[in-house]
Amino acid sequence: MSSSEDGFLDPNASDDEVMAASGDSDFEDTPRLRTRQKTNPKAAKSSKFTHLTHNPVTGKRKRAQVVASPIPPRQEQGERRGMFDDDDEENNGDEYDSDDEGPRQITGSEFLTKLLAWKTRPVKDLGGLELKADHTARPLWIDNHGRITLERFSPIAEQAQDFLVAIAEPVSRPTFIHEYRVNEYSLYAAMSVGLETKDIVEVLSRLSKTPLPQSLIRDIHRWTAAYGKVKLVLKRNRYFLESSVPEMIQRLLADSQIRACRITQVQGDDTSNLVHGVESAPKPTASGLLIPGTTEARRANALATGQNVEDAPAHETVDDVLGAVIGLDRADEMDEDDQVQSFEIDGDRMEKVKRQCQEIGLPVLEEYDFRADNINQNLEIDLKPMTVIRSYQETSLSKMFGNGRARSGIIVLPCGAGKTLVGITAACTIKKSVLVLCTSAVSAQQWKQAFIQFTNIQDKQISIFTSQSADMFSGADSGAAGIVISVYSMVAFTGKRSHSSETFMNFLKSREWGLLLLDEVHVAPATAFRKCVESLRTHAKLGLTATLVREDDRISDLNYIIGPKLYEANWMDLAQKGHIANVQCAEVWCPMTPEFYAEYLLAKSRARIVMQAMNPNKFQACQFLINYHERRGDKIIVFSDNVYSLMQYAQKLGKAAIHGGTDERERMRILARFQHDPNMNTIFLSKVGDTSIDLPEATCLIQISSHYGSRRQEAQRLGRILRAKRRNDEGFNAFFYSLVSKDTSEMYYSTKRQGFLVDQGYAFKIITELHGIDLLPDLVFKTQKDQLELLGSVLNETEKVNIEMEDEEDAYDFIDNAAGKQRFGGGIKPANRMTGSMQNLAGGSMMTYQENSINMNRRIKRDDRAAAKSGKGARHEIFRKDKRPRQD
Ligand SMILES: Nc1ncnc2c1ncn2[C@@H]1O[C@H](COP(=O)(O)OP(=O)(O)OP(=O)(O)O)[C@@H](O)[C@H]1O
Repeated sequence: MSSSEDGFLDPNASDDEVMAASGDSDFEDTPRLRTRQKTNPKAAKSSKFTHLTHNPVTGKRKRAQVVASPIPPRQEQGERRGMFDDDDEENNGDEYDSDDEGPRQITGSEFLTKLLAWKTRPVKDLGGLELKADHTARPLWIDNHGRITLERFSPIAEQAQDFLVAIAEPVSRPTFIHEYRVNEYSLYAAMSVGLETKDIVEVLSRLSKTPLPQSLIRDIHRWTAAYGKVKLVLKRNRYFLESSVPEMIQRLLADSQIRACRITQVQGDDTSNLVHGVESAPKPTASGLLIPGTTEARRANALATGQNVEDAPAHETVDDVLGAVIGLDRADEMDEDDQVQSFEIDGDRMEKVKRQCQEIGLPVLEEYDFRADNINQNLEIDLKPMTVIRSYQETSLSKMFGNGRARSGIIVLPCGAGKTLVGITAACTIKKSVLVLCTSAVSAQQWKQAFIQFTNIQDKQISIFTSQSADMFSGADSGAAGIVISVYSMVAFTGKRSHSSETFMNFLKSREWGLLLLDEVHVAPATAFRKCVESLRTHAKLGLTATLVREDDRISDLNYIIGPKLYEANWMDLAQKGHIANVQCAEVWCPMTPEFYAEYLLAKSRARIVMQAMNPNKFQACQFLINYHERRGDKIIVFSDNVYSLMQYAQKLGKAAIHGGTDERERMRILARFQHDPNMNTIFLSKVGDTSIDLPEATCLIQISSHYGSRRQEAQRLGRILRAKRRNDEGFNAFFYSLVSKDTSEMYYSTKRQGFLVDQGYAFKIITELHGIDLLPDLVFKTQKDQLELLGSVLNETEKVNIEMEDEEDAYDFIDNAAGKQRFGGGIKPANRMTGSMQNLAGGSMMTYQENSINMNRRIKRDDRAAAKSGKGARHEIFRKDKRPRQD
């Protein structure tokens, strides 16, 4: 690794040198960064490759070469049981997670439940299963609970992976070993793309090193038996459950909860037919649908218009393995000429019905035969001739439209991989009215711009429905098709609306939507938003996300709210192909100064967050990294969830910052300068920048404060640099640093946050020392005096945080007191809390100092509020406690 003369990292160093670290070399030897490596422990490494004797998938024989499995089978080592016993997946620690709240104590009964679950957890058991003679040629280990381990170094790993993605949930995909899990939901998804039970069992058997456990075969049969037998169909704004198997209808009606949601026949209405109303199943149109933007579609178009047909080979949409064994068109044959029976259900209780169907083992299939829909008007929308979708975008869409109809479900692509274009292409394929729901008004605008950029749609055919805008698209009144883009909170809102908003909402509810696009679909199960889907009449639903994770247990609800996961791309594969940037990730450990640490130990949890972020050593590390990466020509985003720290850092280091309170014009100005001005290479962002900020110039990201253990936030932040413009430059890497105050709760949360990315194959290096940092000219907070002054102002800030907290606690005090009165027949005064003397603790002779009883603090704050309310004006600034003169 090269170094510059002034002793710190050479700004001309190559990416590999920067993270010399990253070399898989011994980090202790690197002169600049002292690191350790933190990767997925499940990753195994091999320098040898297994060569096939024959292809277990196709059965074709290949020339046999060396047969040497990098992981010696345990059987050969005399260990046949408990091969994977060392990891305990059942307890993934999520009880400490929360999306929006901090850590939570688990109760005694929860603990006992967890303990019981742990004790009775299924053990990966390959015991009793003989290894096949040619096991080294087969890439999978499969246990009796459907857990599958793929040897990624196998020559047929690619094909096996494509098959596994179709039938199982990826659990973890580091470089050499991938882990998947087959369960009922993953099999519903497999069935929905046309796979059949016997194909699944057969291919798994071929790929497995051991015979498939009988219990797993039974489970696969059980889970797949009823799939597709019950359909949910929208007809003239009303929902029907239908099936061509009479027993299924009987089973549905036998369930009291489903029966309660049934709408019985309305007089004179022949469409709300019940069980006895028998009608012909709509004949599925022959597949042969061309998805716009694909090579095939462009060839067909060229032929039709007499242009030169390009020589470019068609994208491989369906893997050979799948194509060979499943024949996707089989789904078309399903139900043909069958007689279906149906009954109507209450659309407002659709979620309940779908959940119940799932629970009784009859998951509903939602498919939209849009080409046969003559009721809803068509939308004239097509991709512009210049728009070409990428191979993985095409593959994901082929899972949705594989049988010529639109299946509802979820597509998971990494951040920056182009989910918007996938949604837009789906809209161009269905060509009916589209409703897009996203998470913010900024996102809504971006969706509109993307529609206009990629398609021939006119501005007037798109409406944005947010708190600021509720203009109808042209022709909406006369039933014309169009596009509406809105935000979840707008549609979910249940309070009193303005007149225009009420009218718009009624319009949304009154018509059928061909396609509902749900951006960031992982938010849909949130209590506030789940009614959104139910309140709208939609034929097909497509959820898009990069991070199909929630820190609560509701992610699986998406199976019935939206549909199964149709496709999930592999982040590392897309990075290798240059669709997203390669990222080097590092966690930088910053020891706290003794004074900060002493105060930290005494502080309350919220105050601790500020102290962790403001640790002077972290400040210096941030300055060092900014300096270093600016000299390399990188553009840097620094993230801080804590706005106080964000502003302190930005001011001290002389950089621009954007947070929730920054006004729109200022925001746009800063972002534009960051993009185009070579003198503005670093910006500070609060969590407003976590999503929906498209800055392809950014190549380096530094995180100084984050939201507890949110795996999603970590991935979304990483997503800001995955779209780096320079990603295809040779050897280019983007950089992601997470600065962590050592020996604080940040260490724990940091590890949790990385979980998702580690499962995607990212390796986090741990940097314990930034060499040369002391030589940085103008290093901030270098002297103890500066550090103590910083501590003083931080304590002032944390004092405010404490007061806010105590106001909250007042409410609890009140409850406690009331309960105390009841219990003890009299008021029990809660104990007074006193702020400690920080001067003594921190040797803070240079600091602002005050010592107030907490009651005094409360009183000051209440007085302020009362004065402000009464209009008499708050006390003069000079008397505000944090502005009081120093008492040296
Ligand atoms: N097929 C394509 N051709 C050209 N550009 C594309 C294509 N697909 C995506 N892009 C571009 O890639 C960038 C990222 O796309 P997009 O914003 O849709 O990503 P995303 O997956 O929604 O990311 P995030 O989850 O972070 O919001 C955009 O600038 C988009 O125009």
